[in-house]
Amino acid sequence: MIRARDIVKQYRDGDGTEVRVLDGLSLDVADGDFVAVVGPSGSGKSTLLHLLGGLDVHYQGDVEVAGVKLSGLKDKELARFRNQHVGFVFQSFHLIPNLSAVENVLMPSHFGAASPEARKRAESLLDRVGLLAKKDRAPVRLSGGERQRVAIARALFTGPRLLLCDEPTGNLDAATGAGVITLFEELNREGITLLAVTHEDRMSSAARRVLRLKEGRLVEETRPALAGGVS
Ligand SMILES: Nc1ncnc2c1ncn2[C@@H]1O[C@H](COP(=O)(O)OP(=O)(O)OP(=O)(O)O)[C@@H](O)[C@H]1O
Repeated sequence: MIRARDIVKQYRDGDGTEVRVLDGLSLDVADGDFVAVVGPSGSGKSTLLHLLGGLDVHYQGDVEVAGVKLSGLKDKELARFRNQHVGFVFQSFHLIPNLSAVENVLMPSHFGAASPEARKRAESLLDRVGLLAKKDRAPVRLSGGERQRVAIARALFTGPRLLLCDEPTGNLDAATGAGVITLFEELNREGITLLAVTHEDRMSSAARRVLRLKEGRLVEETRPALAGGVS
């Protein structure tokens, strides 16, 4: 699903010096995997997510996602790539406040009136995330966890096989965050590939693999075998 090779990404600092955030990073994510990327603040997690999602193409190295080589694509081709292959989920939901839940889910489909088919699909996705009964509510009348579920339904609208998530439980309390993580686990069992950057242990312990961003590269975390046995 994802193949990144020898990625170097640098930013220019306020005083003009180059800061190298990603430094020879490579990454492989198989179809159907669930990967958490962890690392301290400023280590480059969001930067990496932007490159993988085709939001930023100013780097050295190669990124291929869902069979599409991103380096060198023009803006229009990148937009098509994102629309076909990737759903984004952000920490702060990014819902449009004056649209209802179902209208937010419909956002990727149209600029104008939505077709009855599109509306049906949006409703079935809201049903999938447990929110059909609240489809006409504005985001302000939904809890944080419910807003994130609407955002996840919207991310799934175009039928992507990959969700890229930036701190998706970062604004949620423990219980609500746990519900959203359960939803991610279900989606992953249904075949969606997930890559989430996160500070949260709960999120990374739900993932199949945990990669730590360290000095501009990814290092696979080894996890202790799950404790089992007799109690
Ligand atoms: N547009 C930019 N211009 C200059 N420097 C930038 C820019 N975007 C990010 N940086 C710098 O690159 C580094 C990595 O930022 P990034 O947002 O990827 O880190 P992060 O690991 O996601 O951090 P956090 O966990 O706090 O969100 C930081 O030092 C940041 O200041």
